[in-house]
Amino acid sequence: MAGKPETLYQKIVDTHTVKRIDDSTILLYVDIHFANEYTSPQAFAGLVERGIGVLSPDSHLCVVDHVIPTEDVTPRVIEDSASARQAAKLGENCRQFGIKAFYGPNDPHQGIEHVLMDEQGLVRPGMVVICGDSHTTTHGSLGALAFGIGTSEIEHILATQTLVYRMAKTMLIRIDGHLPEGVTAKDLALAVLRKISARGALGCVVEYQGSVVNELPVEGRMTLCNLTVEAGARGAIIAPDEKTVEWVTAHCPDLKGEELKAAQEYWRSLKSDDDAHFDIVHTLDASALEPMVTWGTSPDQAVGISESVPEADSFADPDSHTAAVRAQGYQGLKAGTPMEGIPVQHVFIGSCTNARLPDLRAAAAVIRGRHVAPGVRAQVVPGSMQVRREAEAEGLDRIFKDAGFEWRKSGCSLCLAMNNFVLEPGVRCASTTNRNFEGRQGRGARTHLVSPQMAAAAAVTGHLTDWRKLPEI
Ligand SMILES: CC(C)[C@H](C(=O)O)[C@@H](O)C(=O)O
Ligand code: SF4
Repeated sequence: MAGKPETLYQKIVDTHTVKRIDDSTILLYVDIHFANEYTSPQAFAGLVERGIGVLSPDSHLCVVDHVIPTEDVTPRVIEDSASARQAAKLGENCRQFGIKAFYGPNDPHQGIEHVLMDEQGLVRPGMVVICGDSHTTTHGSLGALAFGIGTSEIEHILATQTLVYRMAKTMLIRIDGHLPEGVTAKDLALAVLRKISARGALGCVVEYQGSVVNELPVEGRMTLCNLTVEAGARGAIIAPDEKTVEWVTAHCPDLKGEELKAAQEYWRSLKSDDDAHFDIVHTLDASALEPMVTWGTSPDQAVGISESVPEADSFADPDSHTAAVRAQGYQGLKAGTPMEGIPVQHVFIGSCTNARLPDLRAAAAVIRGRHVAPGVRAQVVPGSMQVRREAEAEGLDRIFKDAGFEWRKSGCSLCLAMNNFVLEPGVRCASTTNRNFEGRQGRGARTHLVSPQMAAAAAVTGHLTDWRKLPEI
């Protein structure tokens, strides 16, 4: 007799359950864990204190990404002493505990953790993938169960390769229709956040299904799963299809012959059963979407570019009303102001949300033959050094530099302004990142989340604008 229908999430949990602890808690086996210099030091310190080692050193990868400056200089030097110590400490910890995969500031593999994990073929469908960073949800795009954890849990994984895991609720978000021309995965993600809110997926692992999800390129699915954590999700997952199988295969040259065939067969088998139960279901038709832009200080405070800053009174929920008033004050925007035409002084193309090769290609296609507007400073920070090299091989760096953009090295950079570059108070930035919180890009700085194409268009016009309406050149 066939078993009870299950979601893909439940199936991955089942194959990774080492032990049941109680009705809702299990010991979960972790296939791969990666760490950055910012959230891992106390975890390693905990191991030292307890005199224990790392159980499976080859199941971890460590990289310096959050605090590293991204100026285009060689060698890269971290001048800030606290940041330099964090970076050096990560290297020391890797050496001490036998972790061979350490990518320091000048390693050719350096990059933002969520970009390089996939590009190096370390994430495969059906895996459990963990990192001490909330945007680990990104990797669910490849059909893995991937989520962020706290420092004490990192210590547990280093020591045991397992995690004490409380089961999540399940949510299905089905996106029907077709994305209109020029509307991207980023716009879709912001539209989902607007619909379900920044708390809308709290405690849930979200599975995306539907025609629009099927049509998205793999990197677009990464963008969508990356932003799903901004709804409070404990994971975002998309069942592997032929695009996924092809993408992962291309990034896993170590898999060959029979082993590859068996892996691919397994990947293709990973999907929710047709009649699987989800605790919550949302549906959205994407056919009428337009490029999106955030107006506030939470990623769900987003509207279409043809819309205006909403009236606070349009939010019935008292918390959302209060948040809107506060956000408009911080952002220096009055309700009723059209989004199109709001001037920007900075443009940032980067982050684990939108700095992969297709993102840079899309931005470059908008910029080609145009120039950054007077009074605007524009930067491109590729998601990894490999993305940077690939972009250079295609001449994208020339397009950006000729247009007046800074072409930088890889890191989180202005996504959270933890290195040596922050925006001044009052500076308004069109940014391809995932968080527009107060002070995220510098105290008093104002962030508008957009797609790479929208960021490129803002750079050349000097204001927020619908990139589809730029005059032909
Ligand atoms: C520094 C880290 C804890 C944080 C996260 O978990 O997401 C960061 O990457 C971010 O994007 O805010
Ligand atoms: S790029 Fe931004 S969102 Fe991604 S890990 Fe770095 S700081 Fe976090």
